Amino acid sequence: MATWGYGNDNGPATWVKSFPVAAGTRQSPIDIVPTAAKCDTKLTENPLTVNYSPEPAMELCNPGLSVKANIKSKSVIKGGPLEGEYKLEQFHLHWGSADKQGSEHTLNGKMFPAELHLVHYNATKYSSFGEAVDKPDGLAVFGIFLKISDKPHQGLKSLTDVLSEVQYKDKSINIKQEYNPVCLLPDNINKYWTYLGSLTTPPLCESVTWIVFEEPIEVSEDQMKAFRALCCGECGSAPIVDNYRPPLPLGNRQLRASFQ
Ligand SMILES: NS(=O)(=O)c1ccc2oc(=S)[nH]c2c1
Ligand SMILES: [Zn+2]
Repeated sequence: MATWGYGNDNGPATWVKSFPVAAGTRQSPIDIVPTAAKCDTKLTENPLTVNYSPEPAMELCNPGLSVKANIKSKSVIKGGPLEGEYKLEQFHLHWGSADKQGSEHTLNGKMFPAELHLVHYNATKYSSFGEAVDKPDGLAVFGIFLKISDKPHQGLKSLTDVLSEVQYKDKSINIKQEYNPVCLLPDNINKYWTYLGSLTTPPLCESVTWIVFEEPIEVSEDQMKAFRALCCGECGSAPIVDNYRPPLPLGNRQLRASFQ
């Protein structure tokens, strides 16, 4: 059974064969057109709140198509478009082979070099990520654009400095220093777009309330090079690059904005 990926033979255009929901009506990512978004004051009446805690020994792993940090501590979000409390499960990234591409969501058709996803599950209604992953109100994912600057991102530096230790598939390490994922969020989390969508990788479940922040976080070119040095398999395998799904039609979904 051919496993899905981002190549010509197993990439996004082929996923519908094994995952028919790929042709569904609430798929992600989408192109975000700010002028088409409806400013919804309900989003600000009940502001999005983030209550993240420090991770004592955060596990960083290379599952083969991205790099992922698994969260054990109680880090939760609520408010904004969300009903109930959502618990942080993991975060990971998508990036390009060059700065001109890499993000999954686009902004007026523009791709960013990378996009960070912080994945939460509805802990009010479900007892685990696994139970929540295929429920329409199961997940909430923060989408954060990365843009290039001459300074490295300090919060990401604790991770990019050790990526060489998870260069190959199925490698994992523990980040020694205590790590609070709140350092990954942009300064202003009150300006975001939100819509009902899906996982952007198989099984593509239509279970995600997406919250995409307007403010990108800034990373250095060297940090991007560190992501691009990760390998899909063992020593000598291809680098993990262009692990992004291109945007899908918004269809008759409403894109809401938390700001004017
Ligand atoms: N890229 S993403 O939409 O944030 C996302 C988040 C969680 C996931 O769990 C599985 S399985 N695939 C996933 C994709
Ligand atoms: Zn993702």
